[in-house]
Amino acid sequence: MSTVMQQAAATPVAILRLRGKTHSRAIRAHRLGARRQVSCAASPAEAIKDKRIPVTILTGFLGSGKTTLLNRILAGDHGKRIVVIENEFGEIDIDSELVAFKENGEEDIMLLNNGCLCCSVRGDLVDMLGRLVTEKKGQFDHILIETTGLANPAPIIQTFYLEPDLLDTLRLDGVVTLVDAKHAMMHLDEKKPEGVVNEALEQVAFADRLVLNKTDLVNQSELLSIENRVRTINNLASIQRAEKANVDLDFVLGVGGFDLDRVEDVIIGEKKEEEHGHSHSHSHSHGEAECVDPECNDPSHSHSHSHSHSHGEAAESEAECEVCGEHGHSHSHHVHDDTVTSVSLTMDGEVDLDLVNDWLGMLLNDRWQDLFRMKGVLAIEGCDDRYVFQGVHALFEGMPDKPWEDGVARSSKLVFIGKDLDRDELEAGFKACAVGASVGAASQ
Ligand SMILES: Nc1nc2c(ncn2[C@@H]2O[C@H](COP(=O)(O)OP(=O)(O)OP(=O)(O)O)[C@@H](O)[C@H]2O)c(=O)[nH]1
Repeated sequence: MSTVMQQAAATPVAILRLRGKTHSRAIRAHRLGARRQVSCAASPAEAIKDKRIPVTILTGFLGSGKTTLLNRILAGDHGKRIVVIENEFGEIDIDSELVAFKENGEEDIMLLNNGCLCCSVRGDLVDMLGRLVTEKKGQFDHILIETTGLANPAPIIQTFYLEPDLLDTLRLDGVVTLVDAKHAMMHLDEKKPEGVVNEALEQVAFADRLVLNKTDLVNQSELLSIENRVRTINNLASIQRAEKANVDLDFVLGVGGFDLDRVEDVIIGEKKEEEHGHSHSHSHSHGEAECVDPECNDPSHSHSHSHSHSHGEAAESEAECEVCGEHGHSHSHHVHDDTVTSVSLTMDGEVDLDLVNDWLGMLLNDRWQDLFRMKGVLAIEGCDDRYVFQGVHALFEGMPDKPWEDGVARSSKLVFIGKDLDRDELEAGFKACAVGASVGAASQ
C-alpha cells in the first residue's frame, strides 16, 4: 500500500520512498529523521488494495454553502454510512464536554466546538478519529469533516499524514472546497498582514474538488471571472458549478485520494495552451476571449486590467499585448494577490529516483512553507509500475500505482500549487532528474 514520507515541519527533508511498506512502519522509520535511500519494490496488488476508510474534508469560506452541501449529503441517496465531524467554532459551549453525539438515521454527527480544527483542537480531532475507529468500527464507511469557514485546511490535511495509528485505518479521500461565487473574489483578494494566512486562498489552493456555489447570485461574466481566478490558484482541482450546493455526490465523496486523470488532464490542457502560444488568466474575464473591452463598465470587473500573460515560444513574434499595449512576450499586471498559483510539468522518458530525491529534498528544505501541494506521476528507471505521489508542504504520500502499459511511452508529470512558484526553476530542476542527467544538474 502507500508509503508515507514525512518530516517535522521545522526541518523538512524530502524523502521519496518507493517501498511497499505499511504506512505506520514507513512513518516510524522516517521519524528517525535519517535521509535514506529509496528503492522501487512493491507488488501491484499490495499497492492498489486500499481498504482504509475514506475521509473527506469539507471546507470553504464563511457562508459559502458547506452546511447546505452537508445537508444534501446527509439526505442523499449514496448508500454510504457517513460519520460527520463538524467544527462549529465557539458556537456551542458544552463546558468540559468536547464532543456531542447526535444520532441521525444512518449518520452520526459529532461536534468539535471549543476551538478551530486547524489550530487549537487538532489534537481533539485526532482523539475523536481514534475513538471512532476503535469504538465504532464496522458501523460506518465514510467520514466527513466540515471545517469552520476560517480554517486553514493544511494542518487538518496533515493530520492524515502525521498520525501513524490513524493512517492504518483512515485515508484522506479528498478536500472539497466550497467557493461563494458572489463573494469569493473579495476574500481571495484580501491583503493580509505579513505572515498571516489568507484562509480563503489556502482553501482553494488545497482543494481536490471545487464547488463554485451560489451561481444564481452572479451573472455569466462574473462567474467566468471567479472561475478563472480559482483556476489560476489551483489548476489541479476539478470544478463544478452549483446552486444551493447541488453537485453530484460522487463528485464530493468519490475523489479517490489521488486523482490521476485530473493530473493528466491539467498537463494536457496546459500543453495545448503552450502550443497555442498564448495563455491568459484574467480577473476581468470574458471566457476564452482576451480582455479587450475598454468600454466594459460592469462594476464586478477589475478595470485595472488585471491579468497575467504567459506567452509561449510561438508568441514571440506578437508585437504587443492587446490589453495594455506593452511590447515583449513576457509580462504581467496584477491587482490582486495572485502569488498562489499552479505549475504543471511533464517530461518524456524516465527519471532517476536518486536525482528526484535530491531535487525534492533541496526544494522542500528551502520552500516547504510555500509549496502547498504537489502531485505527480513518475516513470522511474527500472520500475515496472507508475509511481504516484502527493504532498502537502513537507509531507509526502506515494505508492506504486499500476504497471506501465505495453506500447505506452513513459513520461513523468508533476503539478505544484503554492506561493511564488518559479516555473523555470522548477522545470530546470525536474529536467535535471531525467535519466542520464548529471547529479550537478539536478541541484540547479
Ligand atoms: N442564493 C443562494 N444562497 C445559498 C446558496 N447556497 C447556500 N445558500 C445560503 O447561504 C447561506 C450560508 O450557507 P451555509 O450552507 O450555512 O454556509 P456555510 O459555509 O456552512 O456557512 P458558515 O457555517 O458560516 O461557514 C444560507 O442562508 C444558505 O441557504 C446558493 O447557491 N444560492
